[in-house]
Amino acid sequence: MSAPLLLEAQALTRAFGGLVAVNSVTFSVAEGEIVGLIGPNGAGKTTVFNMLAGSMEPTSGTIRFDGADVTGMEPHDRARLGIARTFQITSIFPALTVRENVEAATYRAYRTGWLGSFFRTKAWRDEEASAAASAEEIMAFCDLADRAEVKGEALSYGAQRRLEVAIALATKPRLLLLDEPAAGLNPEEGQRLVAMIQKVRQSGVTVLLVEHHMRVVMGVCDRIVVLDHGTRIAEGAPAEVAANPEVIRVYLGREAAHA
Ligand SMILES: Nc1ncnc2c1ncn2[C@@H]1O[C@H](COP(=O)(O)OP(=O)(O)OP(=O)(O)O)[C@@H](O)[C@H]1O
Repeated sequence: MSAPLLLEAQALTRAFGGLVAVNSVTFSVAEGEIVGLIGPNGAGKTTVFNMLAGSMEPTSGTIRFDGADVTGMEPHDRARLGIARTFQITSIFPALTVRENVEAATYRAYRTGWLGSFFRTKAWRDEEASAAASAEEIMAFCDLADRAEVKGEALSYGAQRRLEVAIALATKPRLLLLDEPAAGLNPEEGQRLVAMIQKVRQSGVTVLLVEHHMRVVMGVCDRIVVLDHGTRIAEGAPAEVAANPEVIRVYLGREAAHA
């Protein structure tokens, strides 16, 4: 039996004035899958991501998460349901340590809020203890334990990208949206990231990633959706997509030429 669908984008469309950036794109991600969203610059990948995460409203179309329509839902409500994302532009606080960055994200996932913290209620102290334990676990998971006391700004680029994933994992998502996680990484750091994404999936989290780094995409994805000019032009297993003449023409040929 195939896994149930966790995310379903149906006829997703977004126009900016006269420009249709995303044009009736339909795809789904099954629970436990790693799916890649690829395509040339300006294809509409980030716009799709923004609509899935809730920071941008679609012009039309629907988004379902775990069977529920979340199309008009605010990003924080989607986060509460279990959708987390990373950004192309870093979300790290540079002056805070790795531990502080992860703990801050973990606190946001816990509930009591400032009143509890003001009165130092038992519930708040319990939450503080579990947030600290959870941060510890996430740092170890993301291979950052030995850098826990290092400030964000002092991390290597590869470790910064892993910290971004750690921050997103702190909300305990069911679906992790990764926006170009391998951008700027060298091959060794890229491999480390691939291993981490596989580990994320093994822990039960479903992953959708936008990525230009073909070795990462082909190495980690179960399935790939290809966009061009806002339209879905192909979908399939990595080998299938890599051999698709249309995909080679609009994207992979160009990437290979630049490799
Ligand atoms: N806020 C906006 N206002 C107007 N046009 C926009 C806006 N955001 C994106 N676009 C346009 O929509 C199209 C799709 O952009 P998008 O950033 O989604 O592409 P992309 O596939 O993520 O590209 P890249 O690989 O370069 O990140 C582009 O033509 C872009 O210029």
